[in-house]
Amino acid sequence: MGKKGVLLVNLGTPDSAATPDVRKYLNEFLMDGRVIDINPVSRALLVRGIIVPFRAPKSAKLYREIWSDETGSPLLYYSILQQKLLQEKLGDEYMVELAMRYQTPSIEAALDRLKNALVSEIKVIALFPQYASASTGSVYEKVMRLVGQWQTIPNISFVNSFHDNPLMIEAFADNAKKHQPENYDHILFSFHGLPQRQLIKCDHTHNHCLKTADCCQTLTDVNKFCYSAQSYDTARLIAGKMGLSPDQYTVCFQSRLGSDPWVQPYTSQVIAKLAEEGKKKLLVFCPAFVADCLETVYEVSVEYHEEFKEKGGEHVQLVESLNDNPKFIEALVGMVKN
Ligand SMILES: C=CC1=C(C)c2cc3[nH]c(cc4nc(cc5[nH]c(cc1n2)c(C)c5CCC(=O)O)C(CCC(=O)O)=C4C)c(C)c3C=C
Ligand SMILES: [Fe+2]
Ligand SMILES: [Fe+2]
Repeated sequence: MGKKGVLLVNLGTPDSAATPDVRKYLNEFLMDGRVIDINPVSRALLVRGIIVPFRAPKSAKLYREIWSDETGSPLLYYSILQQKLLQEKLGDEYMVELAMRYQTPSIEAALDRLKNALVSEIKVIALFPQYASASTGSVYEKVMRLVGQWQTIPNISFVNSFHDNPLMIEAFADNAKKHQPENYDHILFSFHGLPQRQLIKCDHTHNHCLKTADCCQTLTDVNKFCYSAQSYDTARLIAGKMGLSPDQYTVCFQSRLGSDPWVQPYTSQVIAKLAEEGKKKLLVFCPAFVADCLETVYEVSVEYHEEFKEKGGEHVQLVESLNDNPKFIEALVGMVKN
């Protein structure tokens, strides 16, 4: 029997923080029909004609703020570390590859390495705890498209989501401990945002998501794939692990793009309201990410921190992402072996 293959896939990051590389990355990312889910002609006009030309130089400036001379993009650096640690834990029986949905290392090259090693099966784990068509869905569509062209299609399986994985929940709660959460006025669980339209499209009953003010805050059998409901569930579980009561924390959604409505409440609005209420210190989890990236290191630690201070607050503290947390690596081991 050959080795068993594991493919970890995260979102992707530019090859460098130079504007042409950021432009290339944004073009590939935003031309994905699951990300900007409108008709292809309008998408091309919007993305190539408006969003990318304006956004690329601005985003490149932000990427330069988080880019390290030694290790480059945090997202890629921590993803490689996770791959190495998982390989060490799983041992020789497994071959663990890492890919990014956009840019490099590519899914195609990683799958080819697994194919050439004659692995007996492949387990694919998209590194997004909560399911969204724009993230997990896009990764699995790409993998299926590529493997679908092989002459011999191996046993292959996917992890749809792991929003409630007990070891992951513990890992997030552990990461908060060193910040002494009891010293903060309020805790935020700030998830990556999603257009409301995409939540509704994932509702196969056509009769649930966003029908009432709070229908996407509770996870049930009917909405078990709802990104918002899974996000609230993750937050509730971490809060439970930390012994927080519901009035001590708020779930919110960051990183909006464009003018369509996204899942609410928006993190900036929540931060402004908390400052108005006189809150001074906020501790912020970003449990949609398993590795630090632009959206945590810059958007939360710099942008939201500044916004909060402008409104009268004092400090926004990010709870660092799971990165090389051993409990998270154990969580991955469990997903591979189950
Ligand atoms: C948590 C999973 C993610 C979902 C769901 C998601 C949806 C989504 N994102 C955009 C637009 C952008 N996202 C950007 C960065 C970014 N997004 C994720 C994850 C999810 N995105 C990560 C991990 C990152 C960081 C990448 C890094 O290099 O560190 C960006 C690029 C940065 C910027 O210009 O602001 C954009 C653009 C949309 C439109 C969307 C759903 C429709
Ligand atoms: Fe994103
Ligand atoms: Fe929902």
